[in-house]
Formats: sequence, structure tokens, C-alpha cells
Amino acid sequence: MIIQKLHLINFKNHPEKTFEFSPQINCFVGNNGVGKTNVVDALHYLSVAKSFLGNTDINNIKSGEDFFTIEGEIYDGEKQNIIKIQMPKEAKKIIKKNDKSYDRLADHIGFLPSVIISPYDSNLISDSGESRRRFLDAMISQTDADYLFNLIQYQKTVQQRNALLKSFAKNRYFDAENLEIYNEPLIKFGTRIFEKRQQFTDSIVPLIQNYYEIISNGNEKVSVNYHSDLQEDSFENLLHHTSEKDRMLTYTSKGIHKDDLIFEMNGNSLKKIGSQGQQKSFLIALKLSQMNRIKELTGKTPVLLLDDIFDKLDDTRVSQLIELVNQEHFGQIFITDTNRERTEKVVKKINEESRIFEIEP
Ligand SMILES: Nc1ncnc2c1ncn2[C@@H]1O[C@H](COP(=O)(O)OP(=O)(O)OP(=O)(O)O)[C@@H](O)[C@H]1O
Repeated sequence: MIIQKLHLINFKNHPEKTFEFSPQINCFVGNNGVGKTNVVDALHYLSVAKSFLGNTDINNIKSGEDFFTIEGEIYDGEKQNIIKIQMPKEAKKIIKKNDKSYDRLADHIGFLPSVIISPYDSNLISDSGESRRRFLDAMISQTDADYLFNLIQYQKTVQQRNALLKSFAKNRYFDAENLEIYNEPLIKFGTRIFEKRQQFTDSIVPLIQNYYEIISNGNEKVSVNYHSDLQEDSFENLLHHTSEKDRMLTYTSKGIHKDDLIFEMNGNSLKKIGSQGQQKSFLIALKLSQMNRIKELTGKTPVLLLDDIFDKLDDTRVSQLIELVNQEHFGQIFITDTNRERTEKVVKKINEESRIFEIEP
């Protein structure tokens, strides 16, 4: 997938801008705050119709304006497509492909797959298990439509079961049979999700380790372990054994909603002992592995968005990363950097066609 052109109107700090991209490497350079990340965020919108920074759509309309428009020309290997996202202040967001509106936003997901590596990824290491579960879910659902369906059903069932436990406590009453009604769907959907998460993690771990080894020049070893209550016992037994505890706690204490990914470096917690550069190298390895899997499972090469990628990496790691990009043919890449000289040096080393865009406020 190649983004050939991007046209922005009133998107964040950009009143109106047009970019014509190289099919290979594109760099946005300029001082802090000029709007480099904002351009990358617009590219992210073309992929999944939302910001990667977690901002609401309305906040992305340029201050004082009534709407924003992001328009992209995308070559899918056969033909040119126009994706247009319009966000009026007073109405709903509209997404059109070749002038036709999508009925559901979800129908657009998967047309232009992307992988973003940005400073905000550090949350994956520092935050609670919830952000890692969300990441795992997003990775799997990009290539498996059933997964999302199972997950939504599971989450609804947990909510209903928890509501029932709370109502038992409120009314000083307990009915084990009534609670059991929720166990069956919980087991059915939960076990499927568990198996898919386990399979996905198994498939991605060797890739992460390989990429990390290349970027770090073999300096450290990292590991990723999937932890789930369902590894201890069958979900049925777990629910059976914890029903008394759940009654006291008034929520479902065991299940895949408690899963986590454990990131380690040389056998210790990456969060505790990893330096900023090591953590960043790990996140890059993780995201490149995600890219590799999407490519393998969908046959589409995602666009790679690298926001502030070189910050905190030493020269050796930057060189290794460039070497990797050269070898693996990652497809179209977008890079932001405050340092034009460094960007020019990096781009020279990569044997691909490139364009550098100086972003001005
Ligand atoms: N809705 C908005 N309207 C106007 N300006 C906005 C809006 N949202 C963000 N901005 C501006 O965008 C700028 C930040 O842009 P961005 O994060 O893309 O900068 P950057 O070039 O990537 O900077 P850095 O090098 O520091 O990462 C800020 O000046 C901010 O005020």
C-alpha cells in the first residue's frame, strides 16, 4: 500500500498543506512543535480513522475553525483510491472511499494497514496490564475478524455477571444457579480468546527476539511471556473454585480479562531494569514484529510510521535499525525528526528513494 498524496485542511496546526510522497522513504523535519507528529497523525487517520494520540476528533480541528479534512491518494497495487475524512464541528465524522461513505467505520479498518512507533508506546511498558491487553487485542483483530466478535461477547458477559454479583450483595441473597447461566458463554468465548492470544504470542515472540538482537547488536536478551489464569486450570474449574470469592468481591476475579504480557530483559522486568534506549529498542522490535505478522497474514505491506524514532537511541542502534529496514523491505516509511542533518545521514545510508519535507508552523 502506498500513500501517494496527502491533503490537509484545518487539521490541528495545519491550515492547508499538500504532500506528494515517495513510495519509499519520507521524512518530516523541523523544530519542536511545528506539526511533524500532526502530519503522521493524519496518516494514521487515513488508516484507522482516528488519532494515535488518543485525542477526540473535535480537538483535532484547528482552533477557531469549524471542520477538518484529511484526504489521501492511496495506491493499492492495482489502482488509485481516494480516502477522505471529514470532521465537522457540529456533526458526525464522515469517511469516504472513492466518494462512497462507509456504513460502518469498522468496514474501513484493514484497507490501509499501518504500524506506528512513537514515544507514546512507552505506556505499553509502564502502564497496567490493560494497555498491553488492548495492544494484543488490536494486533490480533487487525487480521482476525472473529476475534473481535468473541471479545465483545466476552466483555458483555463479564459485565452482566458482575452486575448480578453486585445485586446479590445489595439484596443479601445468593443464587449459584443463576450465576452459572453466565459461566457457559464466559467459558466459550474466553477459551477461544485465550487460545488465540496464546497462539499469537507464540508466533510473535521469536520475531521480537530476533529484531531486538539485531537492533541491540546482541547486547541483551529480551523475552515476552503471555500470562493467563487459564494456564492454571480449565476456565470451568476456575469459575467453579472462585464462585465464593467472586461473591465476596462482587466481581469476576478469574478470566482472560486479567491476562497480561510480561516483558523481560536478561530475566528481569524490562520496566524496572531497562534503560530508555533499551525500552525503546524493545518497543521497536515489538512493532516490527507486528508489521511482519500483518504482512504475512493479510498479504498487504503496512505503511510504517516512525515518530521521533531516533531519540534516545545511540548511533550503533540507529545504524542497526537502518540496516534492518534495508534488509527487510518494510514498504513505505514515514519518519519525523528534529535533526535534519541526522535524517539526511540516515536516508543516505538506506538504498531507497526518499523525500525530506521541512515542516514549518
Ligand atoms: N487543534 C489544534 N489547533 C491548533 N493547533 C494545534 C491543535 N492541536 C495541536 N496543535 C499544535 O500543534 C503543535 C504540536 O505539533 P506536533 O506535536 O506535531 O509537533 P512536532 O513537530 O511533532 O514537535 P516535537 O518535535 O516536539 O515532537 C503545537 O504547537 C500545538 O499547539
